[in-house]
Amino acid sequence: MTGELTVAIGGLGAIGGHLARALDAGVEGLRLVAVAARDPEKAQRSIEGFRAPPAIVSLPDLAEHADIVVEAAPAAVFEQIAEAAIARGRIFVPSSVGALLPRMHLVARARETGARIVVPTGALLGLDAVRAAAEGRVESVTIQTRKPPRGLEGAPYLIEHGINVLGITEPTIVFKGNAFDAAKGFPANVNVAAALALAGIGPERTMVEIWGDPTVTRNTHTIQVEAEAARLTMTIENVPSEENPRTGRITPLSILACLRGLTSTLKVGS
Ligand SMILES: NC(=O)C1=CN([C@@H]2O[C@H](COP(=O)(O)OP(=O)(O)OC[C@H]3O[C@@H](n4cnc5c(N)ncnc54)[C@H](OP(=O)(O)O)[C@@H]3O)[C@@H](O)[C@H]2O)C=CC1
Ligand SMILES: O=C([O-])CC(=O)C(=O)O
Repeated sequence: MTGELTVAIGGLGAIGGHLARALDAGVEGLRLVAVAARDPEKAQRSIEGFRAPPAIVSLPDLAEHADIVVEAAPAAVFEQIAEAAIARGRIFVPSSVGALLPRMHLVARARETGARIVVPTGALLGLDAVRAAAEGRVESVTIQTRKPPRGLEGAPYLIEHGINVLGITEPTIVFKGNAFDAAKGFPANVNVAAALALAGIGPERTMVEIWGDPTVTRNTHTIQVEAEAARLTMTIENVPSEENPRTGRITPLSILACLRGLTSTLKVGS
């Protein structure tokens, strides 16, 4: 153990709610001290029965309370959480990773304030191997995402292009392009592509395919990396969470594992 770190969470939905409950149940070296959500009364109900109820605060105030600020809210409010956490020199752990891509100035700002931005693997897999490969020469990185159509509903790219995903009756490719454009067009759907881009060769060179696929029940991501040191092919099939079908159940678990890695004496994986 390297000492206790306090944690604040912005958002108490599929990710934040699960994470808050897990931290309150007890995780060595981590203590939940503050949460924020849109509706404070709903937030109060979410933390009812907690052993040590955290303070309910506003999004920017999370950073005043804790060493680690976890963002688990819609991409639209990402900046409110991120800017305050980084200005205050905290460890900032984003879930809405797609929202970080057009805001890379936050990394430069963190360098000035002493903050850290720790991107969890989230709903993806294998970012340790991608990072290792990217220490050498990488030819290409691609990710193919297949989701049940309702998991893509409402994405700005689909609305702009008049694509009705709910009408899809067979596997259909709805987007092909780089990770930067994917994150812009699907801000609530392809955080995994953004994390992959940051782990490897950047958002311009990381190529993304998004499929609406009525034959799958899980959010399925397949990564292919062609590098000098290795060829990687990896697939993860995520069970959608009950609270939000866009979000795989593994996501809060990955963030919890990431937070443990910030305090644990034994840490496995790069
Ligand atoms: N990195 C990854 O691998 C993954 C990332 N994600 C991303 O993580 C983020 C969170 O996902 P998820 O937990 O499923 O989302 P949910 O929709 O389940 O929960 C969102 C939470 O944010 C709160 N919220 C909404 N608007 C505001 C606001 N204006 N101010 C304060 N709080 C607000 C909601 O509060 P209330 O309940 O009061 O409305 C709710 O508690 C999303 O951006 C999602 O795309 C998702 C899956 C994987
Ligand atoms: O697979 C998931 O659960 C979520 C997802 O695609 C993402 O946010 O990128």
